[in-house]
Amino acid sequence: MASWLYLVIAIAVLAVVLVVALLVGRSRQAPPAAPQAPAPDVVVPPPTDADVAEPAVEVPAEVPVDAAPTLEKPEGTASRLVRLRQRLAGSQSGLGRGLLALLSRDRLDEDTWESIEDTLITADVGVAPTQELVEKLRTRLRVEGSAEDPRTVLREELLALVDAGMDRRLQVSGADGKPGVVLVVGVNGSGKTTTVGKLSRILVAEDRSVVLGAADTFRAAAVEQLATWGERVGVDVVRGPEGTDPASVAFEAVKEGVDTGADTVIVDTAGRLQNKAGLMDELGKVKRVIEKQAPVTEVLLVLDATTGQNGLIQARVFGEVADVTGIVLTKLDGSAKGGIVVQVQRELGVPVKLVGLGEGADDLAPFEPSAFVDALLG
Ligand SMILES: Nc1nc2c(ncn2[C@@H]2O[C@H](COP(=O)(O)OP(=O)(O)OP(=O)(O)O)[C@@H](O)[C@H]2O)c(=O)[nH]1
Repeated sequence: MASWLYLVIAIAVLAVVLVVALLVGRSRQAPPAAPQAPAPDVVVPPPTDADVAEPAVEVPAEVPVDAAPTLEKPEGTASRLVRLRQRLAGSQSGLGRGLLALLSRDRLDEDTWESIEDTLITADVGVAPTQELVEKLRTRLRVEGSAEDPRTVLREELLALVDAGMDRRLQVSGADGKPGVVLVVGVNGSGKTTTVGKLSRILVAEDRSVVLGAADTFRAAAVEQLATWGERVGVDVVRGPEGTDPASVAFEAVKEGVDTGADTVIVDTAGRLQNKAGLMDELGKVKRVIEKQAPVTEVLLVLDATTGQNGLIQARVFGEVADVTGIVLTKLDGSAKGGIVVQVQRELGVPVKLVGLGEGADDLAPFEPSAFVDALLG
């Protein structure tokens, strides 16, 4: 009897275990799978009716036909000259007025002549040119009650000092169907890149086609700066990655100028004045490489007029390593020391061809000796 009882209990336990096991197994199974779409290649929500009517990726209803940026129109030469002559007079007239006040004294004694010398030297005219000028003024105005008008005499002598006879035309045209090539050199910070940009605007205003070469590859910002100048007036800027060999950028720029039949290629260079030999190597290489494509027609040295004697030392070094054919004096608006024009021309034996008179895009003007002297005299 007991054994029957044990058997019945055992069967009952087994049945309970089986039922429990069945229930647990079911609950562990995944819930019934929802019908799945095949995995999409790109994760985008499946289209709905609304999506069909209005696409998920927004497409502009109308693509503008002319998406090109609006180009600036650089200021023409005539209005630029009028505006900048006034600015020159504003910054430089102190020198002439000071000299005229001294020369108009009743008696031109030694003290007065000394003051005249001091005034000229303070304005960076340089010692030798100052002595020459004073000598000439003394001769012409020595006679008491001289019939000559001090203003007329001073104007003539200043004009002679600035050397009105020098050829100041920019050589921006090439020969045999090739572009003119302008190489722009000078120490960093002198206003080189700005001058390249401003010069391109002068040429664009004269309807010339221009290519710029951003060969100042040591300073990424200089390349960017030039690219912006180019974009503003629709001028192509040839550039390479930071640290590229400047000569290769210069080569490519001139090549593009030749291939596209441009009128002028302007090449910005790096102005590292680490030592004379290094600079000579760098600029020499740039020039040699360019001349495989087309001759360099102009080498412009950019000098900051506010740097005085320091600027002159730089000018001397660049004059020795590059065949400078013209000088650009920048920042004349920020200096009353316009006499530097005289000194730097003497130092290098080449004319000042352009002057920078402000930070505005069109604040660069051809240097005109008579306008300059008139500005000095106020
Ligand atoms: N007031 C005034 N500022 C100028 C003139 N020319 C250039 N500058 C300013 O001088 C600063 C230096 O000019 P950059 O053109 O960058 O000088 P840079 O020689 O190319 O120097 P890197 O690009 O470092 O080689 C800028 O702030 C210019 O706006 C000028 O004629 N007058």
